[in-house]
Formats: sequence, structure tokens, C-alpha cells
Amino acid sequence: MDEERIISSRSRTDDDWQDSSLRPRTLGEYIGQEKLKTNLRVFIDAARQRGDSLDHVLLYGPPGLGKTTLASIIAGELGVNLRSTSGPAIERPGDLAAILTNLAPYDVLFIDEIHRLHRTVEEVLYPAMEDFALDIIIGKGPSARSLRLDLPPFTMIGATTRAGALSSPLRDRFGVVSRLEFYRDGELQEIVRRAAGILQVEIDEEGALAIAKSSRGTPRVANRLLKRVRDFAQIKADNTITGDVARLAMDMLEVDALGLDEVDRHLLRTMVEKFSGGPVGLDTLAAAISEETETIEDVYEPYLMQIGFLQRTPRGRCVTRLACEHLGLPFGDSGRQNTLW
Ligand SMILES: Nc1ncnc2c1ncn2[C@@H]1O[C@H](COP(=O)(O)OP(=O)(O)OP(=O)(O)O)[C@@H](O)[C@H]1O
Repeated sequence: MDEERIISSRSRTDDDWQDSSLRPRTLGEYIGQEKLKTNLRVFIDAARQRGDSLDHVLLYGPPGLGKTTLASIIAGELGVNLRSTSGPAIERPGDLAAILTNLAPYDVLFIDEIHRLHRTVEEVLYPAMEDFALDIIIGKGPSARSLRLDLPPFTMIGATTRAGALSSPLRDRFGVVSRLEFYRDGELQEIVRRAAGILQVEIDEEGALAIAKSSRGTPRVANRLLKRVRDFAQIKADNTITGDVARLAMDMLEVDALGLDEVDRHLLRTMVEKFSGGPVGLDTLAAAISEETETIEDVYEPYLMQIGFLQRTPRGRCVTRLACEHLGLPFGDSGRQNTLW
């Protein structure tokens, strides 16, 4: 279901890949995440001055916030190559060994979804990250012996939506651990304006703000919405995106002013109608809306919690009064007990 959602921040569509032109290429072009950028600037400049590799970096946070973009910016700012792969794509220790031995000195190795690395693969990473070395076992049984191969110094950048799912030995080997935050409306407005400039679409302040507000704090969603709204502007509004055009387009896409779509509304409505607003366990909720628990946890929940529509309690998920007011649903039910209110 997630693949079809315009506002999905998780899956990359063909559209996203075609629009690599929208990706900022330098830290200066990268909008928002100010604290992280300031720190990275210092770490990158210091590493370059010393002629050293940058410490390994772990970026975590909800999907679509710019982790992949940041990894390629870091490589660009260091003036080195970026090698990209993902946790599930590395099936055997030998696959990772092949990648590592092919790195040039100071290269950046980016591993997306690093929490999904196989344990046996992960073990190869420990000495690689710590000592720039590869331990290879030759032979089997009593005659087996270990051989240590030196690797060039490199920087590993790991990205994950769930830092908690990383084993602590792996997490501990990252010198820089940073969380990406949801973007503010003003920052998203700037991202939309920048993207509109690249796509050569006219947009006014109000149009950019309307798209920003419906983008769930997420640049990937902002870019995707902009492209859909651009289609409306092209056919119905003289190629110019104003506040009215943006709102009209979003109505037709069934995305509301807070960026909620049919799936979010279905989730919240199900919680109210079938579970008296909660608490309801994640597995039960996932079954009720025919969705994977991981998708609910990684994609829907972070934003719904951020805007105060959902709360996580030890006994399960609960809908808030704010969510009910937004959706025009009844709040407070005689059947609901022991919730947070
Ligand atoms: N800070 C930013 N400024 C401007 N545009 C951005 C920024 N961050 C992300 N984008 C845009 O959003 C899109 C999505 O970013 P990206 O693919 O890097 O997200 P991600 O967090 O790596 O997602 P995932 O977690 O799925 O890997 C990019 O194509 C880029 O155009």
C-alpha cells in the first residue's frame, strides 16, 4: 500500500530517482538540520586539514529526511568517492569483503538500512571500522587460521530509521551519531521554492507554504507533492502555483492541510471505532488495517506522534483529542480506560 501513497516518505519512486537534480550537492545547499550541519562542517574541515579519514557517521531518523543526500554531500565535501549499498543487499561476509577491498583511500562507504545487516556480515565490519582491517579465516576445523588484511582508511556512513535495532557493538563504532529531525514549515517552504526553481515552475510564497504544511516535515514528500501540484497548475492554472491552486490540487489528491492522507485517516478512525481510541497493541492495529507493523512504526507513527495525534504508551497506541478534533471523530468513550488522559 505504501508504494502507492503520494505522501509516502519511505519508498523511492521512479520520479524520485529521475529527480536527482533536486538533491542538494553541498552543505550550503542543504536546507535545515542546522546543528548537524554545523558539527559536520567542523568534523569535515578538521579531517581534511589533518589529511585523515572522517570518523564513521551514523545518521538515523524517519525516512525521506535526507540521510542519503547528506551522505553524498559528505563525500563531495571530502572530495572522495561515495560507494553506496544497503544492509539487506549484502548477503554474505564475502560480499562486504569485496566492497571493502575495492575502496580507495578515504572513500565514503554508505550503507542504507544498516539495521538490516546480517549478523555474520556485521562481524566483518567491526575490525574494518575499528582498525581498517579484514580478518579472514583460511581452512576449516583445527587447521583453520586467521589472516589479517589491511584496508585503506575509509569513512563508513550508516543510515537507519531505527537506531534502537542496531547492536551496541556496531553502534559504538560510530564516532558521530546524529538524529535527523522533521523539518519546520519555513524550511520546507524553502526546499519547495528551491525545487520549483530547478523544475522551472512559478510558485508564490503562499503556494510554497501550502505545500510545505502538507509535507509531513519531510523533504521527499515536499518534492513529490510539488510535482503533483505542478501538473494541476500546468493544466488548470497557467503554470503558476498559488495558495489556491496548491490547496485545490491537494484536495483532489486527498491530502489534507496537515499532510494526512486516506491511510492515516483510516488508521486513526480504526483506532477510534474499533478500539475505543486505544490503547491498542501494534500487532493488533496492523492486522486491523492490513498493514505491516514495521511500516506503521517507521512511516506513519513518527509523524502522527510529532503532531500530537498519537501516543505510545506501555499498553499500546492511543489516539489523542487533537486527532479526533481534526478528523471530526468523537473523543472519549465510556469503554476507554487507563489511557493517558
Ligand atoms: N535538507 C534538504 N534540503 C533540500 N532538499 C532535501 C533535503 N533533504 C532531502 N532533500 C530532498 O529530499 C529527497 C529525499 O532525500 P533522501 O533520499 O536523501 O532521504 P533519506 O532520508 O535518505 O531517505 P531514506 O531514509 O529513505 O534513505 C532528496 O531527493 C532531496 O531532493
